[in-house]
Amino acid sequence: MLDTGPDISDLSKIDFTSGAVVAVSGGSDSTALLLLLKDYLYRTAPATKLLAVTIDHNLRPASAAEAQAVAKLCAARNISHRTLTWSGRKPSTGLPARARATRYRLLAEAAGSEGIGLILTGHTADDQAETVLMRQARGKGLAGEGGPAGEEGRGLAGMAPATLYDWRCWILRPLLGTRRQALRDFLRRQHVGWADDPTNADETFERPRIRTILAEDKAAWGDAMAVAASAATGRTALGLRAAALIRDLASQPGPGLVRLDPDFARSGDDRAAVYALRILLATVGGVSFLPDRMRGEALFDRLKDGSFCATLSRTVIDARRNGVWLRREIRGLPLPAAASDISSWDGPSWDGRRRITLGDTNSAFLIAPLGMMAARKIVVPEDHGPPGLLRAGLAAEPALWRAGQCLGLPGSKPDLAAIAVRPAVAPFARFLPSFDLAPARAVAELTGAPSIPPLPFSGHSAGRSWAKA
Ligand SMILES: Nc1ncnc2c1ncn2[C@@H]1O[C@H](COP(=O)(O)OP(=O)(O)OP(=O)(O)O)[C@@H](O)[C@H]1O
Repeated sequence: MLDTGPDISDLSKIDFTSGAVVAVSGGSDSTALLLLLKDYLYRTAPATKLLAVTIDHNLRPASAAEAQAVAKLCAARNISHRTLTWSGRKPSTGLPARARATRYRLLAEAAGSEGIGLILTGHTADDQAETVLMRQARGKGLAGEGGPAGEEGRGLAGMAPATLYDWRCWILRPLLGTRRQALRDFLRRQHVGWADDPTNADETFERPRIRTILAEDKAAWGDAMAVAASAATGRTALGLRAAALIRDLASQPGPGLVRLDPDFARSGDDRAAVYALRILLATVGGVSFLPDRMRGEALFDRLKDGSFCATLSRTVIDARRNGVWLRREIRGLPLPAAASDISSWDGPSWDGRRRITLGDTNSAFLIAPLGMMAARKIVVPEDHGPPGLLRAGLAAEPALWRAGQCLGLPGSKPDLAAIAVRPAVAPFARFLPSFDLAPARAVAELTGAPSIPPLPFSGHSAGRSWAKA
């Protein structure tokens, strides 16, 4: 046992049955995580599949050598290791975000190819405090995002201890409660070196500037961690209330159409209702971020006043006496695309709302919105809702076309069964932080999206108790 290691009690709560990928950049934190985890598994479950993965972003001359140093360390410790390189052209703008997206995609692919459903990263308590301070600084400059605890403090919860990536693979951050200094002390005692990324010291970037503030102001770290803990509790609690409203007052009368009960605006819990509304709007519109809180509140206030029709987050809100009807606006739907091209789509997601999988089928199909003309020919069950709205929902659904002819919705006829379409919960489809499990689950149940894989913690098989914690 590495008896000089910091106490990482979180490791003992993790279910390693399907193995683990450790994301090791070669920096101090992930290197320490790797050694602590290797030691922990050696003592408790030596047969566990452990794979260290380093992403070479190919952005700095030293990156290949850093990856090699990790490979060497792993070879010496008998740990499987893989370096995956981000090849291809780099974007001229938004490079850090693209690098991050690529990193998680490559990590998840590595995990998937080994049948592993778990990725561990080395984010520390210092990273958490930096994240919270950066978000606080940004929030002060954003109208409507500052203010007291509550939903507006959503981002101040910082990084979640567990995040579901791409609705399929859990990313865990077991060092979120551990200080970087403790990890570095541990590595020094082990005589293990690490790489220092020069951008971490470059004060033209925001994070290094915040790091300097944290180093100089001794109280700042504790304050930031307290803000994170309180915001995480508030966010989880609000999510649970929003989930209850979605379960009680939302239904899906037909594909692409969500109905809110007229009582939705009078539930007595306006804050949770606005949050639920924003989540539903983003889901129906296929948008990965929630519409901003002020617009959500303004829209919600109008729901109390009576009938109207409006659009927000690509979603048409049709408020009538018999309910509030939500559907994707027709404008801006995806252009026709060959079914065989879906692997090159984002996700592969169609319009942010649907995941399409292609079975063993001929690729001569085009996928394009059903459209109003074809929707009018479909018989809709009149007891489910107003036929015009049911058809408007259908019109924005992906359909199969050939030679200008609409063949129908995937799965609607035996010869169209090879293409499967499943709903995606757009705001959580790529990253679902554990704080938001309850509303994500409620929306998945509402729309028929696949269920959420269980959290990889022993004693949390369905993840419900975690979301309630
Ligand atoms: N190039 C990479 N390859 C593999 N994992 C990475 C890479 N970059 C970051 N990570 C993962 O994301 C975590 C946080 O990233 P961050 O950029 O803060 O780390 P770092 O400063 O490069 O390294 P460390 O956290 O190990 O000190 C890392 O601890 C590591 O688990």
